[in-house]
Amino acid sequence: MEKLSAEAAAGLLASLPHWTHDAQRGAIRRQYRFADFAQAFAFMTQIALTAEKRDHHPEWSNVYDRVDITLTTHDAGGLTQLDIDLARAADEAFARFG
Ligand SMILES: C[C@H](O)[C@H](O)[C@H]1CNC2=NC(N)=NC(=O)C2=N1
Repeated sequence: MEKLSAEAAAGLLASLPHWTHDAQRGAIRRQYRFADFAQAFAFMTQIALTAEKRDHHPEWSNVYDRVDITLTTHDAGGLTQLDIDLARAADEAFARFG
């Protein structure tokens, strides 16, 4: 998978307003907050399954009701469409937690 150009990344990230772009590293980040640990961990379980299916995995951490996710494509050394697609899937999963 090809690294996204700076222009392509900026265009795609406009549709992911909650994500911040670390252009230096070629990564995007978002923090999600949940009602409690059970909800946060349920979300992580869903993302883990979709990540495994896609063979594209997040860098992430969890503290109680928070989940911090960084997405980058290690094989490409930067941001690719795989990261954008996983970010979108994570946002859609999060929306279902209300
Ligand atoms: C061999 C395997 O397909 C690769 O190592 C996959 C696994 N998951 C991955 N996840 C991420 N985020 N970046 C990768 O480059 C990557 N590569």
